[in-house]
Amino acid sequence: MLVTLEGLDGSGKTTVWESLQEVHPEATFTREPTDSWYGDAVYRSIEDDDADPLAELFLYTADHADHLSRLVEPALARGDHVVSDRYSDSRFAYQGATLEAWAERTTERGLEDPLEYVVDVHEPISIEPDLTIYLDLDAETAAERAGTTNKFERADYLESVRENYERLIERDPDRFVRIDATRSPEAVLERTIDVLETRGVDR
Ligand SMILES: Nc1ncnc2c1ncn2[C@@H]1O[C@H](COP(=O)(O)OP(=O)(O)O)[C@@H](O)[C@H]1O
Ligand SMILES: Cc1cn([C@H]2C[C@H](O)[C@@H](COP(=O)(O)OP(=O)(O)O)O2)c(=O)[nH]c1=O
Repeated sequence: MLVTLEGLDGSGKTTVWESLQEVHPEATFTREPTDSWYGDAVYRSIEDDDADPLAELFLYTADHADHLSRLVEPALARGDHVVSDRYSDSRFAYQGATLEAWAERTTERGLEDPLEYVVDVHEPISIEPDLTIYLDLDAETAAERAGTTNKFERADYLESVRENYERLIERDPDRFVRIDATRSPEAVLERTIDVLETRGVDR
């Protein structure tokens, strides 16, 4: 089973992901961006305020393709549960938002719905998660917690990312489980463990 953790920067994904490793030592834990050289290229792009949004989408997608073949597919083939801190929905929500502004500047190129475009790029090549835990947090609190250290962590940008996550939840309500990320880290972890148990990932 493939489980993904999603939410804004600062929503507490990594905190939950780290604690879950003690609860589920048998599972395979992974994340995007990955620690491969593709992931390194992604982090270079994150630090570059002038990075081309389209180039950035395909850097993230290259990292995802490598992640799938190198780690996710083999782990699922072994019968492991895989828990990923961020996955394709991050691209749909974040690059969907970044490409909105790009599409407004370049109307002659005809990118009408960036989120749908990014979904379409993934559909024939990726593996859809069985379950996605969405840590729901308002953009202001997310930006405060994240410390606004890079271009993705500004509250106004995170607000549009949050709207995109809402669109994704609306189109796929059975896959997503929303958890209130304003609660304490212990409460968020307990709720996540309960949801995993309900979906067949037992302790
Ligand atoms: N439930 C929570 N309530 C308050 N602060 C939290 C909570 N979960 C995480 N934090 C804090 O918020 C910051 C970002 O958490 P982190 O797990 O790195 O988020 P993310 O991986 O989603 O960016 C860290 O300083 C962390 O200690
Ligand atoms: C995986 C992924 C991350 N991102 C962004 C979200 C983060 O701002 C940044 C780095 O991700 P990450 O290291 O997970 O940051 P955090 O732990 O603060 O959530 O990359 C995308 O824009 N698209 C993607 O596909």
